[in-house]
Amino acid sequence: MTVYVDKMFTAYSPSTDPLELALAPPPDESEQDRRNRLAAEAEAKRISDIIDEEIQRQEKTEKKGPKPIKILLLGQSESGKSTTLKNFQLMNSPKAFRAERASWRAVIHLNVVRSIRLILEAMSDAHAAQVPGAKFLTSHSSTRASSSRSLLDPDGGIPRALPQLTAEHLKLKMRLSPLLQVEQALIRKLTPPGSAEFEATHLAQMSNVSYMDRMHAKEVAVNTTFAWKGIFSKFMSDTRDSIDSREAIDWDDPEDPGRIIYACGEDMIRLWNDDTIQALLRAQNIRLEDQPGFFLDSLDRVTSPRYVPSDEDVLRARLKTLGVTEYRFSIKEGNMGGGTREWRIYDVGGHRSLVRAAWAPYFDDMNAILFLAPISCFDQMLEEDANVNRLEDSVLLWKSIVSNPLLKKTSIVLFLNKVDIFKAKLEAGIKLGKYIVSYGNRPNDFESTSNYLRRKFAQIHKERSPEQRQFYCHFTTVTDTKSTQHILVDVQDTVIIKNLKNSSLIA
Ligand SMILES: Nc1nc2c(ncn2[C@@H]2O[C@H](COP(=O)(O)OP(=O)(O)OP(=O)(O)O)[C@@H](O)[C@H]2O)c(=O)[nH]1
Ligand SMILES: [Mg+2]
Repeated sequence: MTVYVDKMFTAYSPSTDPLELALAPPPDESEQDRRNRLAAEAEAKRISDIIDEEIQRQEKTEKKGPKPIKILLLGQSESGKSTTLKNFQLMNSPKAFRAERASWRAVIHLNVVRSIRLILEAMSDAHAAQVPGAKFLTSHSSTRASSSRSLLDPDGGIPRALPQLTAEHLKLKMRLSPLLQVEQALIRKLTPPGSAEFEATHLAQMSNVSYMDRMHAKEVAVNTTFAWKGIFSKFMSDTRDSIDSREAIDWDDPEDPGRIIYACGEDMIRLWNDDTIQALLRAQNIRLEDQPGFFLDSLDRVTSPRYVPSDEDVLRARLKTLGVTEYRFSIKEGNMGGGTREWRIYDVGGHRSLVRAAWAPYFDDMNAILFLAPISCFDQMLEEDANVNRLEDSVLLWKSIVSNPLLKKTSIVLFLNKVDIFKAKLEAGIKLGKYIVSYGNRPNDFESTSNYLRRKFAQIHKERSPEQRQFYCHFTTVTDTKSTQHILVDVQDTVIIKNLKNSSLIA
């Protein structure tokens, strides 16, 4: 022990500096070796100097180049901010976008399993209502359908008759139970300890909670600081353009959740296409097709053994954002001078808790804000506060953004989003006037309802903006790449022109 302490002590004396010792030539170095060593050292220095010079040159050009254009995406949770960011990526860096398909495949599988779990839970509720005291999915559960019972209608407390489940349904449910493990395995992979909010890992069976609460309480959110996209790719952080997404997926991985998804594929299709199950969902007011991350109409494709997501699938995949994502790209300013300009798009999480307070630091220095308001949510309440209508929340948020003095010079572009779901709801007979009382008994067609909403947002913009500014508004379905890309090009042009005008005013 004493010897050890002595050694430790002597190791730090300047005469035996370990670095000096390591760099010193060997004591028995020949003349030839010495010449070789000196030549190698000179070559290393020459290369190092070139690198330093290049770094300095780049720094200078960056300083000289035009200021980057910065765009901030804002809107409530699930409004479509990250989906809009994906459109920007697909438009400006399609190869890098497609290189991430392996990771999105896992998210899509997670979305599928989540939808199936919601159906299984709806079945459990129905079964519990049919057979008082019955525990669904236990080995003793009664598989004989009993008399029809009812659940309360969430709207008005009116009892609704539920269709009866048969022994076949119960068997199907049993066969699909391995999917719950798949869900947990995928979440564990996506959210190693410390990388996500607690809600991502809360998977305990929930009873006595509404369908909407269940929908959100178990939603997976991955912090943007965690490089989750690498986990599902065989090549980890390799972003070479040449990598085909098919190669990036490890098809031979025995633990690939895609295997169980494939094994359960036919049963999932049977479940989703079953008339009784469809009637059960309708009776419980569950419209999975309007929910984010809905893939049940494409089960055949997404559960296939060699499934690789399409661009559209990636846009439809749902993964809640925590934190801030920054995406940079350069575009040619074409006939406006011919140079290239860097763009930076910022995507922030839109959940009410904490996050919105975190937006303010990004207000400074933004060229434009892209504000997304999902108009299809007019008949939904906020997950964060069940007393607040989601459209009303968007309007309040819009008010606070347009009236913010820090943003008085910033262009604000409004996307009235999720038009596809909005139209489907109107066609299904859901009345805007029932939820937006001020709309009254006006016609429930798209033209009248959408114009009304546009006018409301425009009015707030006019009345609340600290200084007069142009109202830019688009009706969007940002999961549709074609129409969205046209709109984004338009937005890009608007921002460039506005930016040029500002700089010429200053000059
Ligand atoms: N059908 C349809 N789905 C949409 C549309 N826009 C977004 N979505 C889907 O809605 C879900 C939520 O979109 P996101 O882009 O993740 O929402 P977000 O605003 O980033 O939400 P947070 O990260 O929670 O703040 C995703 O599954 C999207 O695919 C749309 O116009 N139509
Ligand atoms: Mg997001």
